[in-house]
Amino acid sequence: MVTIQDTELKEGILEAIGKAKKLSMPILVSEVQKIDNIDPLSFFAAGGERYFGERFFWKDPSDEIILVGLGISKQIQSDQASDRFFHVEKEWKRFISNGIIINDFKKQATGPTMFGGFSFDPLKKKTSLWSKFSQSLFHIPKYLLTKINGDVFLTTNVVCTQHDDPSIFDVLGIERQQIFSCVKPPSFSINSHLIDELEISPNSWKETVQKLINDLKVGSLKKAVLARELRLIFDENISIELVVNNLLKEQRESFIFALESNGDCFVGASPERLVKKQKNSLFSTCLAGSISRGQTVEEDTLLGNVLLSDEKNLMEHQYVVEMIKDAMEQVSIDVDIPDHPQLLKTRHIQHLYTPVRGTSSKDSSLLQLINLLHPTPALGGLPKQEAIEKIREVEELDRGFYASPIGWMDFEGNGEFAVAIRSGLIQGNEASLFAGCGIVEDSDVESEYFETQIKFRPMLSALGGRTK
Ligand SMILES: C=C(O[C@H]1C=CC=C(C(=O)O)[C@@H]1O)C(=O)O
Ligand SMILES: [Mg+2]
Repeated sequence: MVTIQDTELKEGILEAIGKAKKLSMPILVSEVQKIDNIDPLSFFAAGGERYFGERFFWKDPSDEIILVGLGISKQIQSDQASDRFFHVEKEWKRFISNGIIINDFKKQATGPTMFGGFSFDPLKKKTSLWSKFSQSLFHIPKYLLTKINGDVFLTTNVVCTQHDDPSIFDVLGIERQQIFSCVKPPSFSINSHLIDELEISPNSWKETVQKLINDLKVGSLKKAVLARELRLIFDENISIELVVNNLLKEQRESFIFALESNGDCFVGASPERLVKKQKNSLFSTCLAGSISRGQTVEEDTLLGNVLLSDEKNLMEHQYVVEMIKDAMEQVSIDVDIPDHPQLLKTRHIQHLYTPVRGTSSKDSSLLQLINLLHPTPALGGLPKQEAIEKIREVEELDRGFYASPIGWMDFEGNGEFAVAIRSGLIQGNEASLFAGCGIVEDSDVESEYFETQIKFRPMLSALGGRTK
């Protein structure tokens, strides 16, 4: 399955140690092998004991790229608020700059690749809920499994210092063998049961929504997203593998992600892409405006048609289109945005959806694009800065990584970030689920409250809670 006697890696390590001595700095060696087909979630589960707290999982809706990371060869993390995207980019570039990359395959998301994300608002007062996550957090894994268009690759990343000796090659060999010997056919049994479900201050959330609606009618702010939390308590620790497995089965149209940090895990199934960059091609998504799914095909179509012609939802959506169009035009020579939204349906909800394409004009990096886009009015509001400040002031929830960019970027600058909605933070036997909705002046408090209830369902269902 994995060749342990790969001479190239051994030579790479020797070269890196020499280089580390010469430059007096740590040097990355990244080696890529094509391996036999293997179930990515089984690989994730195989690292459950040894690498718990140091794993990640990612799948895009088209099943083009699945990533699993085990172990950490380097972490990029910071609580710095100003220029945080630029700061991560600088650290990343420095880390890979002198690296030795052994990669014959030239496939995206193989070789040095980082996975992680950012908090929604680094200036919001952080609570203990998110104490295990820095404001910016990226993992460069020790072992990265990449399934791309059906082919599977294993990247091994090792950071060599001037004090290392070549025996680290043998250690890597043993570790890899151990991981692969733990890979078992996927079977994830339920080991914990829901014992309590707590809505966190629903009434004060409703009051805040009503006050915001009143403000929107008189001020310059046109839209702001307000979110809330639902806390679930289980009798035993929640199995991350089981939750990811359920999301994979139930949320096929979504990005599935899980990011572990110091024992906690942020996990979700988001239908919303923030941005994807493949060489010069750029893709983004406007997703805002929601309605429930019907019980029958007829009812479902009817609800979809209601959504497509509902003034309030169209307005909520249009603000997102305007902002993303504007941001994309700053970096793209041709921005292609359809005039009218279409529907995007997931298991529990349907949305107004407008895909966006462009071609990067300057050499804008993915993180520069994220800086321009985050938060779009689907998560923040319009005008952007005023909305962020409003949310910071009135929202009770500490969003942490909820509603923020989460995704990957490889050493050639390709990558994809989703907006981390339909998500939850798992902490042992507790899960905090998050859901918000776009408030505009025509919003109705009870309808918005109901909308958040629907938006909790993907995670509720994956955790085995009641969704009705
Ligand atoms: C903020 C969320 O959804 C956003 C994305 C799609 C539709 C939305 C809406 O209709 O309000 C929200 O803008 C969430 O799921 O927590
Ligand atoms: Mg809405």
